[in-house]
Amino acid sequence: MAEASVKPTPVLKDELDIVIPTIRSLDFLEMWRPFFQPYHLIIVQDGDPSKTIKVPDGFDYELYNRNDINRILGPKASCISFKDSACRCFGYMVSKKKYIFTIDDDCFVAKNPSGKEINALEQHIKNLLSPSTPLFFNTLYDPYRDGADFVRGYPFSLREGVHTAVSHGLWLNIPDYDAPTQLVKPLERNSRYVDAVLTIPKGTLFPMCGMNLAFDRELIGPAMYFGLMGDGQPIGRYDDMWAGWCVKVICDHLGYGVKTGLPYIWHSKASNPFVNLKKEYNGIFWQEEAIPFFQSVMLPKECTTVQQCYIELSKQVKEKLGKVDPYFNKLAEAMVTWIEAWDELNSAEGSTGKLPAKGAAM
Ligand SMILES: O=c1ccn([C@@H]2O[C@H](COP(=O)(O)OP(=O)(O)O[C@H]3OC[C@H](O)[C@H](O)[C@H]3O)[C@@H](O)[C@H]2O)c(=O)[nH]1
Ligand SMILES: [Mn+2]
Repeated sequence: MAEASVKPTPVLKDELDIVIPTIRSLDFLEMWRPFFQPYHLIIVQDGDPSKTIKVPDGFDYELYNRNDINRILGPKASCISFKDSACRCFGYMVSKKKYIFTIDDDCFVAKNPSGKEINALEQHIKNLLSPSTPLFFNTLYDPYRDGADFVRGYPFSLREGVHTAVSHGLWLNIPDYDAPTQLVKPLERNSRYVDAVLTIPKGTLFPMCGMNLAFDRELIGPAMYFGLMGDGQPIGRYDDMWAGWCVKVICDHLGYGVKTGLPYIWHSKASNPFVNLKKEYNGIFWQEEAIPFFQSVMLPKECTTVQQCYIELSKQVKEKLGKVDPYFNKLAEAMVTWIEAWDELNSAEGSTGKLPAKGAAM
C-alpha cells in the first residue's frame, strides 16, 4: 500500500534555497511573500553588474552579479553564461542546501480550479519527498498521492519506487513554447489545469523548463549545468533543455526519478518571438542531432557518482556532437570546467572559498 501523505508537508526552510535569475526586477516576490519569506533566496543578477536590483524588504538573500561570479570563480567563470537565464546555475553551485527551487521573475502565484492560490513550493517539496516510478508506468498517475495507489497488475517488487531527483512544474497563461510556435500562435494561452504528477519513464527524455523547477541538489546538482548560452554564444534558450537531457540520462543511469506536472505557476510575460527565434534557431536544428545522441548514450557502470557520469558525458559530447558543430567542443570543455568549479566550491575546504556576496546577513 503506497504511503498516503496525510502528514503535513515539511517546510524544509533550512534545507532549501530559492534561486532566481534576473535581469529585470524582483517585484514579483511580493505575490510570493507568504510562501517564500521563510526561505533563503539566491539571486543571480544577469546583465550590467553596475545596475542595482532592489530586493523587497523582509527576505533573507544573497545576491551575485557578474563581478561576484568572476571574483568567486576566477577563470572558471567562463562556464557561466552571460545575458541568458542560464546564469541561474551559478546559484545552484554556491548553495549549501539539499534542495533547490528555481523560478523566473515573471512567474506568479497561480490559482487552482477551485480558486485557491497554489503554493508551488509546497507541491515541489511533496514531489521531491515522495518516490518516483520510472521502471513501470502507473496508470492512475502518482500512486503516493492521497486517494491514489498502484493499480492492479503493478508489480509489488517495484512499489517502493526510487528517489526523486527532479520536480518539473508547469505554467498557466503563457506556455513555454519555442519561437516558431509562439509566432504561429501568438495569442494562445494555457488555461488547462491538469491535476496530475507523472514520473517520466526511464529511457525517455523530456524538454525541461527552468521556469518552475525543483531538484535534490545532493542527488543530481552537479548535472544541473545550464550550458554556454547567450552573450558570445551561437545559441540561447536551450539552457534548461541541455541540462534536462544530461540530468535525465544520468538519473536513468543512477536510478533516480524525474517527475512532471503539478505545481502550476502563472507565467505572465511572453518574450519577443523574433528575438527568441534568433536565440533558438541553431538549437532547433542541432537538437535533431543532440536528441538521438542522448537517446544512445551509455554510461559505464564504473560511473557511480554524478560527477563521474557528467565528465564521461562531456567526453561523449566532444566525440559525437563535436562533429555537428565546434560549439559542442566548447560546451564539452565548459562541462568539465563546471564540475571542477562545483567541486572546488563544494569540497570541505572549498566552501570557505566562497566570498560573501552583498545582501542580507546569511
Ligand atoms: O538575458 C537574460 C534574460 C532573462 N533572464 C532572466 O531569466 C528569466 C527568464 O526570462 P524570460 O521570462 O524573459 O524568458 P522566457 O522567454 O519566458 O523563457 C524562459 O522561460 C523558460 C526558461 O527559463 C527559459 O530559459 C527562459 O528563457 C527571468 O527571470 C529573467 O529575468 C536573465 O537572467 N538574463
Ligand atoms: Mn518568462
